[in-house]
Amino acid sequence: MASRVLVLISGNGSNLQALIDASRANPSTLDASIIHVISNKKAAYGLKRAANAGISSTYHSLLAYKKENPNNPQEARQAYDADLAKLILAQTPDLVVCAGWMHILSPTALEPLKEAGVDIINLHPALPGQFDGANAIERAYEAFQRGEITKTGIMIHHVIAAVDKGAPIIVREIEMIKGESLEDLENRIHAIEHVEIVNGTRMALEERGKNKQTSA
Ligand SMILES: Nc1nc2c(c(=O)[nH]1)N[C@@H](CN(C=O)c1ccc(C(=O)N[C@@H](CCC(=O)O)C(=O)O)cc1)CN2
Ligand SMILES: NCC(=O)N[C@@H]1O[C@H](COP(=O)([O-])[O-])[C@@H](O)[C@H]1O
Repeated sequence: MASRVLVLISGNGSNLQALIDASRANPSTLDASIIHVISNKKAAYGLKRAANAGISSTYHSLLAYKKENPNNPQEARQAYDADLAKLILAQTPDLVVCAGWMHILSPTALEPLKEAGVDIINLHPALPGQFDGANAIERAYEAFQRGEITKTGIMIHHVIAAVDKGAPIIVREIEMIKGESLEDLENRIHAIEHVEIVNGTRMALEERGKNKQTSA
């Protein structure tokens, strides 16, 4: 039976689309079913991509939690993350893929998934330890303009509490080109991401299968 993959998004969803297309290609290039999509942004175009593909989705709003806890943003995030874990586990996924998911997951979200044996991976548009966090492509571009770097890259990595510090699954280096616009660099990076998000998801599912065999 195909593995069950749940995808977390916050925006355009082009990497979600790559996963959907790979899982539905004939013959499929990803032996998985994209079972559900969760976005933390209501306007995320990825929600429309899910709807167009007939995939169920949830908009999980941090704003609602902040309104309920106006004087304690930390408590709001904890409650949000606790409910996020419940939303994810209710879909009984084998794997969670962060594909442009722009919310730092606290242990309140990560621990229930770990206890349930659900792996979580993330796509990040930088090399390990190079530009952790948000806006990595822009930061790499600016560093290149300052002569500080000559290459950037992308990675697919396991998600742990420390942001972008989880063990890499795939790392692809991308040479930077003098005179290239930020937009052209972004387009080159996204084209590589759309291939590697599928490969990284496949590898994470294979890893999970091996781990389940050895622990059986
Ligand atoms: N615990 C972890 N959570 C997440 C990881 C991770 O490795 N460990 N990866 C990120 C994805 N990501 C980079 O790859 C990333 C996304 C967002 C941020 C960030 O600063 N988010 C802010 C809000 C920013 C916004 O809303 O625009 C925040 O959460 O306060 C850093 C890194 C996914 N989560
Ligand atoms: N720190 C995480 C991060 O920056 N993720 C990046 O968000 C974009 C999502 O694009 P998409 O919504 O079109 O898939 C991708 O470039 C991904 O690497």
